[in-house]
Amino acid sequence: MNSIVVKDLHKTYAGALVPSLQGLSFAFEEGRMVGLLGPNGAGKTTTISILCGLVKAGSGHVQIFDLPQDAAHREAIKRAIGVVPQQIALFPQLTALENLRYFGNLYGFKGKPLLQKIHHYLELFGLEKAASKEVGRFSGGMKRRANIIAAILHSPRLLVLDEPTAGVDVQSRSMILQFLRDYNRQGNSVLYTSHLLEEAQQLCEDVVIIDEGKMVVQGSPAALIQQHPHSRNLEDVFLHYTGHAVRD
Ligand SMILES: Nc1ncnc2c1ncn2[C@@H]1O[C@H](COP(=O)(O)OP(=O)(O)OP(=O)(O)O)[C@@H](O)[C@H]1O
Repeated sequence: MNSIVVKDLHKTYAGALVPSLQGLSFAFEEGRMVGLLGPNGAGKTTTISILCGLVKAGSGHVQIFDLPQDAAHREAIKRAIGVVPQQIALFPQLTALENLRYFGNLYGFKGKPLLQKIHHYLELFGLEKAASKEVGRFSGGMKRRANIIAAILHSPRLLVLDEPTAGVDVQSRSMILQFLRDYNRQGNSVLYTSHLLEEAQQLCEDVVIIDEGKMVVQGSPAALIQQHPHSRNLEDVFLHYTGHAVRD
């Protein structure tokens, strides 16, 4: 079975006094919908960035499906992953269509097939009418939805999203979650971070809770709740493992 593996990752950013990751390990099988959860500063974004090749680990390794981590497979790994960063990664002065054409071109798609794909997703995400509008004039929810389209035009087998539903309106959130469910049902793997534990409990087959750069616990929300008789939900489980102290 193909897996996504994060093994003994260590990372200390240049100039930082404390490590961001301290031997973080977890793994999940292809086709799973997984939530990467943790308090502020736990290392979620750092982990995702290393997994996607955007940040270099100090030590440890990641494995994406059966693809060897070498220069010969760099392109294949890049094509296997779609990344939706926390910050909107679109050009505000370009229209949605221009932005998406640009991102499609980066993956070698062009012409009519690319346009068809873009229009399919614009419609799916309720953005068809805004195709010719500058992204800088989009609402927050519209930007989030367009940001996701930019990451899926090349049909990645693994979709990684950093807080895709943070601060979005209810309708956008519902649309994004429905898309993630459908994309996962098509056999794709989804790894997403969130601070919204109720959402993660409903969406994810598996959650990985990390804290201070280490894995704390992994399992299905239902199993984790059952293991802790005093926990009514995933939030209780989360607080059990990460404590009640506020993180800044
Ligand atoms: N570029 C950087 N340079 C120095 N330190 C960094 C950098 N990026 C992150 N850190 C530090 O690494 C630790 C982990 O940060 P990271 O963003 O990975 O956590 P997170 O779990 O995603 O947090 P949040 O939930 O707040 O987004 C934090 O202490 C953060 O301050």
